[in-house]
Amino acid sequence: MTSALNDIEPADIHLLTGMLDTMTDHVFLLRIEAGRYRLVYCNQAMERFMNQSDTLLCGLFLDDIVSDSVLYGKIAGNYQRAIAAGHVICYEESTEGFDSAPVTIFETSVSPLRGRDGSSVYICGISRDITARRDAETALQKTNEKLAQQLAENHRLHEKLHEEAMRDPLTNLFNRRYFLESLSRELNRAQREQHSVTLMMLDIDYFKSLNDEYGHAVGDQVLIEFSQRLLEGMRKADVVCRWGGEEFLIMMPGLSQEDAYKRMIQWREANSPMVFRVADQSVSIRFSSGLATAPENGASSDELINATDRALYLAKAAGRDQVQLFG
Ligand SMILES: Nc1nc2c(ncn2[C@@H]2O[C@H](COP(=O)(O)OP(=O)(O)OP(=O)(O)O)[C@@H](O)[C@H]2O)c(=O)[nH]1
Repeated sequence: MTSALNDIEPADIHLLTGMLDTMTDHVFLLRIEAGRYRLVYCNQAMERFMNQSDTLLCGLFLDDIVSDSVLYGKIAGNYQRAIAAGHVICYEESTEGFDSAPVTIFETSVSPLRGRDGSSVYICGISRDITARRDAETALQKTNEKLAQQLAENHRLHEKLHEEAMRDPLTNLFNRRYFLESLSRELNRAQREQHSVTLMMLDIDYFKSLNDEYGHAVGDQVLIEFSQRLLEGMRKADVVCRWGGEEFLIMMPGLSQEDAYKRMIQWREANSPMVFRVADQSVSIRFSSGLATAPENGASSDELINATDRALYLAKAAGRDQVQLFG
């Protein structure tokens, strides 16, 4: 490299500057004079960018070219860092504050050099305009953020749909489909772990008359409030479902028939008759229920549900407002 340069006559220095003028990067050389930076060389790309009036930049001090003190402080600070380090340093800089050109982001490397006399210090630099790259990166980041938001929203909608697919829209209790899936799972587990699963079916007595007397909207409200009371009265592990119409089915994993019966009797004492305040009217309901337990009353979902239904039928047939066991 050095020997190649030795082959160039001082009179042919224009070969080097001509070469530097073909570059789109800015190339510059500053000499430190009494703490100020005098521009001793810059290529055409930099001249065009910096010099909006037609005066030549070379020979001017940096503080004459960059009048904004904040921007000047940043530039000079980087030069000081390079001098302190004694080698090339790289950084990004913005021209914000330099009025005569649009705000541009540069990737700059500067290195401290010594002159032939050994005492004068120069700063030699190359700056590459990376504004378009930065803009593209920012646009890409925004697109990615938007995509991430859309993904999160899709996920939320998916969860919502999934949740809705297992709920009864009126009461928000689990629906029949979800109940059957849970029951089948629970019966398998109960068989493996040798514990009981008790089902209870509840049916509001004379609900048709309630609808006839107060209207369907009041009937709906009663179903909603009855569901809420049911939920409040059950354990966390119990699965409460609206089986259909005014019929509810509850799965109580791990509860024997005897324990479930005791719990139901207690719950009935506190909740029957159940009185609601709906549309400024006091509405009172009673309900019948039937209990059946796996494995003794049925090992499969169908058998167990039929047994529970049968127990409920017995409660209705015996005059309603009571709980009956299967068998
Ligand atoms: N308001 C309202 N009524 C419903 C809904 N689903 C079913 N019903 C009504 O519930 C009533 C059920 O009537 P039945 O099966 O004769 O039962 P019941 O009148 O409760 O008589 P028993 O069960 O024998 O005591 C019908 O009138 C249905 O229209 C609902 O979502 N909202």
